[in-house]
Amino acid sequence: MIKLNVQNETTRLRAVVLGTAKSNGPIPTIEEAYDPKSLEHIKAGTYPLEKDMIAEMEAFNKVFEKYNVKVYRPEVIPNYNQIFSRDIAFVIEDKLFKSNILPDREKEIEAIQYVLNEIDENKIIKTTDDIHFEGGDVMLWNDHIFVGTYKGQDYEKFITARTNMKGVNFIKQLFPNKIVKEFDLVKSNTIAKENALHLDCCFQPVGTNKAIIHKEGFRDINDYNYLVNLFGMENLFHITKDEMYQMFSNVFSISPEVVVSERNFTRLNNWLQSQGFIVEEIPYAEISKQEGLLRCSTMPLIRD
Ligand SMILES: NC(=O)NCCC[C@H](N)C(=O)O
Repeated sequence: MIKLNVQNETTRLRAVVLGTAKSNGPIPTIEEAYDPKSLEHIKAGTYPLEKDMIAEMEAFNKVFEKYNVKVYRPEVIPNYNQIFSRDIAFVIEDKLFKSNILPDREKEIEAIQYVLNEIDENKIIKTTDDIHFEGGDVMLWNDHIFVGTYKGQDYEKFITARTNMKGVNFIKQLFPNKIVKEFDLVKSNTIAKENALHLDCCFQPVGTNKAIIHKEGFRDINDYNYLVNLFGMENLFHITKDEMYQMFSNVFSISPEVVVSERNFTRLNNWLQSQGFIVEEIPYAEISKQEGLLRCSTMPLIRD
């Protein structure tokens, strides 16, 4: 049996699901795209090749091997995108939540059924279809649960809005002892630099008291100010629109000291090193063309 335990974003990782790029399927059509960055690359003829993405995920897997992390991979569903395991389910404390994900992605969960079979079924939470959430929007931070959402009346128009207020409230009522803080994020179906697809696309804590943040990713300045007050301005690494687009906030922590990052994120990697972090640099630029990066590709099951 797998004894789930996740309390925050950075405690030493012991077990994780890492997505797969195998049998990713043909290049999607413009109509099939469900994020603006993939759309841009489909139109430009620069959509990433499966072989390059497999190599990038293998480099990520190697880092997990180096740190003795137990890695589960999804079974391969032929011609189906299974890279971003983060969104299909997520663990809060000792419970695994099955996401009510975008319908285009709903088969992905079937491929980790063999992992779910190893978990006490009383610890697996499902809910009704009107309650939306994806793991990229959910972050644990000690006494807090941060949840990305979109509060606009036009929620239904955005294929990029994946977590609704019903989703936030569902989590809230299950964790009365936590501070569940929602963040209203900017959304665009067509312009990737104007789209914070999930909370982890514009914000993420690292270490024990620091975080990476894109101020303009928040629709409400009060939400941004909440994080400034919580972390302290001196502990925040601010990223530009272009850096958000490159997915600088979507690095991944193996421990409070070790961060896996993209090898071209020079400004971020230098800052992390200057703050005392060990930075494991890997290539991940091809996968980033699908508007997801390292955190998006993982679903932690156990952190110490
Ligand atoms: N947590 C994340 O931000 N996941 C990235 C998902 C990217 C994928 N192209 C999607 O639109 O669902």
